[in-house]
Amino acid sequence: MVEKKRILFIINPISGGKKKKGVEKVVLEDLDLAQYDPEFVFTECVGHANELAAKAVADELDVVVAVGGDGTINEIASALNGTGTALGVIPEGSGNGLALYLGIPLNERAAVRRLNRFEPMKIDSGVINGLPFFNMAGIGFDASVSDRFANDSLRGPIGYLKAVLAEISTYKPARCVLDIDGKIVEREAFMISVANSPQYGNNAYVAPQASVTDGILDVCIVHKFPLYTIPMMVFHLFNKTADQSEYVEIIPGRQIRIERECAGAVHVDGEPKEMGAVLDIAVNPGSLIILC
Ligand SMILES: Nc1ncnc2c1ncn2[C@@H]1O[C@H](COP(=O)(O)OP(=O)(O)OP(=O)(O)O)[C@@H](O)[C@H]1O
Repeated sequence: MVEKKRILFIINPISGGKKKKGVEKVVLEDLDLAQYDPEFVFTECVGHANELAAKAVADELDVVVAVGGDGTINEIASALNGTGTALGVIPEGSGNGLALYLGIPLNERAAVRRLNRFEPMKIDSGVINGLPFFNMAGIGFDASVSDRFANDSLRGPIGYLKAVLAEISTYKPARCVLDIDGKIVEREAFMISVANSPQYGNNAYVAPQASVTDGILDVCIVHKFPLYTIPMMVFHLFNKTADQSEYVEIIPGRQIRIERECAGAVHVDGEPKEMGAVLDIAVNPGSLIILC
């Protein structure tokens, strides 16, 4: 008899502002129980998903499923990165950037059924000052938005919109020196996103040509732009044409250093962190196994 695969569902009860009480029932109804032996656990605080996933790796589980958004994926994938345990995703976040890009269904049942195919692939990850990221990391406007969003009780896309609108009128661009694989550029940037996947979430494509399987990160520098161009910037973002905007510059790289004027906010897969003035970023090709 073939041994069943051990699969752990780690459920973030607050992500995406949605209740998750019914997840276990849906999984038990739609998961192929001839193939998988499922276990379930709810996270209790920030960082708990990472601890649970590290234990699952030590116990040699086959799959750990993130039931949450990009922040939950980050905590779990950080523990799975470079191991033989695969990541699964049931997208239950506010932005769901990585899941949308990989074509993982937003519908809970469809996402569970997708796991039944068991089609593992390897994707790249990035690392910024020692912290892994799988979707995107960045500084400037988007890091300030992440910080505001994390401290607001309103989640989901409306929560993001509220944070963007609150930040946009007061945010000031900052000077940075970038070293991208030895090429030095100095810029006054509204924001700099280092993209593994092309989109933030909610189908907002900041780096339309980025790929999680090319062994490259796309450094997307958004220059200062006049406020009247916001509708056009938003159009580019959702039309996958940000690279055609005169205010956007995208430089691919593997080893990146960003020196800013002072320490401050950084977002790592949408989660706000404080880091020093110098940011060292690199890509780890094919480091994470994911089912999608
Ligand atoms: N039980 C919990 N209570 C409070 N926060 C939690 C709990 N479990 C996890 N978290 C934190 O919730 C935060 C948000 O999770 P996540 O990023 O998955 O959702 P989101 O922000 O709504 O979605 P997205 O990242 O796709 O926009 C993460 O920082 C995570 O550490």
